[in-house]
Amino acid sequence: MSTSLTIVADENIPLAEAFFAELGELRCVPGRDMTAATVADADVLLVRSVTSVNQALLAGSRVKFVGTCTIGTDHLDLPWLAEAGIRVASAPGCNARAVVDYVLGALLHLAELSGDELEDKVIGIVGAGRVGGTLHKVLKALGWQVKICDPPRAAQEDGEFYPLDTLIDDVDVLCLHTPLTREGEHPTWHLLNAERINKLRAGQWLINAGRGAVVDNAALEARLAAQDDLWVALDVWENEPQVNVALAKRVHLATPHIAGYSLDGRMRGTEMVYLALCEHLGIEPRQSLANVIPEHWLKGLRITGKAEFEALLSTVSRAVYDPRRDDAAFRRHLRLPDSERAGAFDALRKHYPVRREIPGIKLFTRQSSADLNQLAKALGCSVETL
Ligand SMILES: NC(=O)c1ccc[n+]([C@@H]2O[C@H](COP(=O)([O-])OP(=O)(O)OC[C@H]3O[C@@H](n4cnc5c(N)ncnc54)[C@H](O)[C@@H]3O)[C@@H](O)[C@H]2O)c1
Ligand SMILES: O=C(O)[C@H](O)[C@H](O)COP(=O)(O)O
Repeated sequence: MSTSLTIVADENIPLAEAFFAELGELRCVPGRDMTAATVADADVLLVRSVTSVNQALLAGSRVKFVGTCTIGTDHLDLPWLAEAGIRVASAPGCNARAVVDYVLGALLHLAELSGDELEDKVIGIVGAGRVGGTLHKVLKALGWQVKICDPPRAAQEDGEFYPLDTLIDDVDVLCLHTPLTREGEHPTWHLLNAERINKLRAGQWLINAGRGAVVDNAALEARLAAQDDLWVALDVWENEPQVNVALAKRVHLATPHIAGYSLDGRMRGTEMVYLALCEHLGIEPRQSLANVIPEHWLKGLRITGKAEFEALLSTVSRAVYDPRRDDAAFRRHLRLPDSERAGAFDALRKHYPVRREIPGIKLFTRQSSADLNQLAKALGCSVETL
């Protein structure tokens, strides 16, 4: 198909060529460097989370469709885009499963470091949408205790929801999965402020894979400097790509905003925006992710003997993805001079190694067991008896 559309896209959108080149003239540019001049002649703008899309970027352009190949939309000025009549599409849930795989890896790592058993922990999920809700299902299916805080959902549905401060008092592990919002009834900017951070109990675990500014990073750094008594995993940071280095050095798992970076999740994001653009243009989609996504490099694992439940979980989860790899790369980047660090943060993300997701892996065994079946079901894997 040839049209006169000009499509400007972030160069880090995977499969941009495969999905969008047939829809018009595709120009891929670095997302952080997009300016009004870059997009002046564009009809369609495709971004990731690093581009602020607002009046300053688009007022002088003819852009009528903005697609973000991400779950988060905090980089988009949605009220202005609506007022300007610009159609917006995002990719809800595209990498939710990847974040769940990251959280499993983070939990396993913090359990090893602290010497605590995961099955003894009460895990609190703050923000139980596509990511937090999927995490809730997986953790419950693993047999663990989970409590949820989600005031917007609590206002609309029946169910067991807890206020954040109750959750902070009650749980052993806090997992943050809210969007970043500054307005509305339940804003999340600095939801974990100094007061709440200082209320965290010695030995409590904190995992943030939502957005960096949901936690007051300076306050968390101050708490850890004064009392080094929490177990912390941070995937997201205030003011990325600049990171609070003192905080990063104090936490136990530090990664460069890659919790959602499975190949599957990133490519799903592209496909979802492609489908939305086709609908906007009134054309039949001709490309599909199933045609272009590479085969999973790990078909299955052969389990040859009996093992403890957590050891089995750790084997399966880490065979597919182990966030300690990303932590090691992130810590190397922390040693760089200030002037190079922000670029290196972006480079870690741009050149992220291929990572796939846990569901679909086959667990081969001579003798299945209740533990293995439960684990497989919880993780979305299947058991095949040899
Ligand atoms: N680290 C990563 O790589 C990564 C990957 C994907 C998503 N994210 C972030 O995670 C966020 C959540 O993703 P999702 O797909 O679950 O979004 P979602 O919209 O499906 O769910 C968000 C949930 O948070 C709840 N919520 C809103 N304000 C809240 C508050 N003040 N307290 C508690 N709960 C609140 C909402 O009611 C909703 O249920 C995204 O907006 C994005 O910023 C990060
Ligand atoms: O919101 C999302 O989907 C995730 O945070 C996603 O991983 C962001 O990736 P980025 O756009 O920063 O490459």
